[in-house]
Amino acid sequence: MDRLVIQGGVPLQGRVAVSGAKNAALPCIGAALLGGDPVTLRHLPAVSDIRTMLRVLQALGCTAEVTKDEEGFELTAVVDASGVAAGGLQAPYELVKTMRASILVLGPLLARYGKASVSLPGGCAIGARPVNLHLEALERMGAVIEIDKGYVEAHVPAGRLKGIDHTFEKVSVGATENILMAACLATGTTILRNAAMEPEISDLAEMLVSMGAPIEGIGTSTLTIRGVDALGGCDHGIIPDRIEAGTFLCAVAAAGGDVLLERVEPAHLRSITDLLERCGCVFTEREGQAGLNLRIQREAGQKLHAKDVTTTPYPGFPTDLQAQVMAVMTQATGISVIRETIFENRFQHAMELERLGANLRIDGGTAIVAGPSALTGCTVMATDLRASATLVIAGLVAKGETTVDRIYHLDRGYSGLEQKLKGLGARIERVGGGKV
Ligand SMILES: CC(=O)N[C@H]1[C@@H](OP(=O)(O)OP(=O)(O)OC[C@H]2O[C@@H](n3ccc(=O)[nH]c3=O)[C@H](O)[C@@H]2O)O[C@H](CO)[C@@H](O)[C@@H]1O
Ligand SMILES: C=C(OP(=O)(O)O)C(=O)O
Repeated sequence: MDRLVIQGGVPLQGRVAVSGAKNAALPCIGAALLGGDPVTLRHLPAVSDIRTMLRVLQALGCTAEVTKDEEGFELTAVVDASGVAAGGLQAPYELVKTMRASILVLGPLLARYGKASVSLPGGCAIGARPVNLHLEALERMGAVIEIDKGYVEAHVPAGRLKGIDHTFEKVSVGATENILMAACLATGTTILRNAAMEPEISDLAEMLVSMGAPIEGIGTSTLTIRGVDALGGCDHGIIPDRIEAGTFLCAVAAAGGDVLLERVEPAHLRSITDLLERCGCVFTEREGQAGLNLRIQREAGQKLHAKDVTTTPYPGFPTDLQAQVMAVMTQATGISVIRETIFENRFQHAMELERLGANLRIDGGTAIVAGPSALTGCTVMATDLRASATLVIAGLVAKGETTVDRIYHLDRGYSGLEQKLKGLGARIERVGGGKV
């Protein structure tokens, strides 16, 4: 099993290109199932979740031609769904169990083929993660759904889903994406209220528009989709990964340095840049060759101020950056209260941070961090994707050697993190039996 070995205490300097967003790429790959013609997706991050999602589509009968970019951090995939009906319409447990986003094929399959069999993803380290909101909305659209032997077995007796006026009882990224995709090929108009507003949903919606779906309200909490009989193909570039970018920002905030992030969307990063600015970091936005660039500066040794953080749906502070920000707060002066409101079990990195020397206490959904703490390297265990990133950040800060074990979690969602950090001067090596 691979692990990362880090010699801490080196500030980060230089420039680093941000890859395409995993969490936008996953639903966009699912949306390729809706296309009557092949779909070209660019800026897919070269991470294991993307390969798994492409395998799910292949298991369903799609072809996917994948090429790597020069540096190997991003992929382009041409996905052709024309062979799907013959493929059995089943997303098997062996693939789904490794990645919850596989549930995102359910809406497209039901909308296009009127039938689907998708393994239930099950619980995971950060929480129970039910899919009731996805299923309830699909049932209202006319699907008959039962759970049998761990699979969601669904069919549409009328042959085609029907448009609905639907209010999600809770804001859900995945449910919004699944129903948005399903609505594109439903009869009539669908109105989705209390929809999630994450930039990844807008990216998916833009892709669907370019395939021929009339969608209004993109970027707002009310999406109106006029169902059409068929969609075509498209050529779509995935937005930059705001969580990868935010992770680099936290790494610089914690370890100190001066780094230019290339190809970012600063508007998507507002909640994290506002927070880090209040902590004492300095930001500058610039036009770059491949899009906007963002510079972050924090002199090593410069005092950071502790601030409170509460995770909420976009445009609030993302749960996917909560762990990384906790590593920053271990270096800030004062008390930081971090409230996690999205997932019930997303503090597993806290115990590992304590092993490195952080001073913190967990009370239900609240973490209280007292800083600054002098961290000292040791062996720590990654428990989930963002927890892994946090331990890497803490390792960059800690005195001596830190080994982060079980980094297959990290490989789900970060493309070349150690190469990118090395490019910024970090002393970090991957050791073990090769990438997952
Ligand atoms: C692949 C992807 O994009 N993953 C992201 C997506 O996950 P995901 O789409 O799974 O997260 P949701 O937005 O659906 O979950 C939000 C909350 O709603 C609950 N819920 C969700 C669905 C449902 O049917 N019933 C229900 O109760 C969840 O348990 C959670 O408490 O959004 C999360 C919240 O921003 C991020 O942390 C994940 O990185
Ligand atoms: C929790 C995450 O992903 P997933 O929803 O795929 O588990 C994440 O990207 O931080």
